[in-house]
Amino acid sequence: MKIAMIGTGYVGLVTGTCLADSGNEVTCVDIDQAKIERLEQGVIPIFEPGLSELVVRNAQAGRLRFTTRTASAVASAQLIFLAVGTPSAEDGSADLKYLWSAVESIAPHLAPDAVVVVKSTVPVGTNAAIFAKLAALTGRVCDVASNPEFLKEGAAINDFQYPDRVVVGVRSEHAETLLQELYGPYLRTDKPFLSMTPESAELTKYVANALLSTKISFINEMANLCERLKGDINDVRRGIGHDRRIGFQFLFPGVGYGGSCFPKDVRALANMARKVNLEPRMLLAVDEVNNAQKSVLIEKISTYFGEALPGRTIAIWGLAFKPRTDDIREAPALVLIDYLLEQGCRVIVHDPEAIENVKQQYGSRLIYCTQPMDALEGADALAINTEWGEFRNPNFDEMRRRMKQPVIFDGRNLYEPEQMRQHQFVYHSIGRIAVE
Ligand SMILES: NC(=O)c1ccc[n+]([C@@H]2O[C@H](COP(=O)([O-])OP(=O)(O)OC[C@H]3O[C@@H](n4cnc5c(N)ncnc54)[C@H](O)[C@@H]3O)[C@@H](O)[C@H]2O)c1
Ligand SMILES: O=c1ccn([C@@H]2O[C@H](COP(=O)(O)OP(=O)(O)O[C@H]3O[C@H](CO)[C@@H](O)[C@H](O)[C@H]3O)[C@@H](O)[C@H]2O)c(=O)[nH]1
Repeated sequence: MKIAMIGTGYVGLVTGTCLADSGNEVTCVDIDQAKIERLEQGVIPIFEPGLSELVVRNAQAGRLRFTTRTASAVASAQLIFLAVGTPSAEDGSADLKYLWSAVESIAPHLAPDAVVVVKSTVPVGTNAAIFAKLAALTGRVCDVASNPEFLKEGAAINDFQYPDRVVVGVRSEHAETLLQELYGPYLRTDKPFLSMTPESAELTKYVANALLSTKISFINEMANLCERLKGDINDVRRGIGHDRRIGFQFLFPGVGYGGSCFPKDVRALANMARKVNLEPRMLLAVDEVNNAQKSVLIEKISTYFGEALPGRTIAIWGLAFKPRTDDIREAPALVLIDYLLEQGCRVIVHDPEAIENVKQQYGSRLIYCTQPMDALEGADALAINTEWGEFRNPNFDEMRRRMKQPVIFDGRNLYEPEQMRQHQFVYHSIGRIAVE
């Protein structure tokens, strides 16, 4: 099939590349000229495991192209995906300015039987509004379908190629047939293709993210409770997870959820509820618990150092909002960095992939290290924000040698308290008794 992907970010690039890899002819469009030029040279603008090889292979095979020219890409396409960003506006609602500008740019070039597929996460009613807008702009009926995306950064290719389900919101048989054909190669086992109204599809995306966020805020609150009642959240987590009604997924406590999806989607769903006079009590609590959890290491560090915090050297391992990505959107590490800088600390940071993005935001206010051990040189404490694999089994003797004081604040529970006692570290983690 001939496909135009409007928006070549995390979702557009992964989706476009994977669809090219299953034999389609895909043109990825973006308004960011520099991004397109780099992609044309085989330089991938984001870190996503496995993506680079897949882009190069499909580009070389001639199935994957990159352009800033919307007209030619859209005119020859049967399916036009909209994968532009839908960030949070001031009031928490989804800001649709990129989406509307994309809709306007494709309208004059749509082929008569083309289907516009909304991949971006959009509030309920947006598909219907796009349908109306395209009718007004073109003077005819244009097919519009919702097809929310459920991939996770850091595991995006696998998630796209082996989805748990594909959800589409359609009003025509033509759109349903095309999308079923497109996703056929990914649904060869027992995974369902779920067809519903656009409104239900739009809601499905928000409800999925809201429930996953709820699990995280719930376990974080329970972790804080464990800490005060002298329990261990890891034992409790295992104790509940073996109950198959509960399970283990998305119940890891930490420094709160970040990224470009959970925070904004919980807020956007709450905003949708308020617009129809429903007080979103659960959603507001989930967001509030998460905002507080992002300060959990701040509380521990400020309690430990007290008035002696200003002027201390604090090392940070992990800046990305999760491992296996360079994405720092709404990353909990940034909240900690802002606090430490405000307190007059010297902050040394390390992340395997996100340093460049952090540098763009903080410049010379931080010290950047490409090696985790180098970041510990002379540090009064280490704070861990992201559970990168390489942090799991470090050389504790070398860590102690490099640090001024052997103190760790672990926001991802990477180590066992007993192990840290043996290595003679002061060790504070989430929802477990501290080693002092
Ligand atoms: N990031 C994820 O893991 C993820 C997963 C599922 C769904 N989503 C949703 O997918 C959408 C895209 O998210 P993202 O993280 O890929 O965003 P992103 O910011 O990484 O990428 C968006 C891209 O769209 C481009 N763009 C903006 N306006 C354009 C226009 N008029 N024409 C062409 N290109 C344009 C931007 O330059 C940018 O490159 C959002 O609605 C998001 O909620 C994201
Ligand atoms: O047990 C857990 C699981 C995750 N997180 C945090 O939650 C955030 C989000 O993680 P994850 O869901 O793995 O990454 P995303 O790429 O944000 O993916 C989410 O958001 C996407 C965008 O909507 C959806 O497509 C995915 O299905 C959904 O998982 C990160 O900060 C994680 O550290 C925890 O704190 N504890």
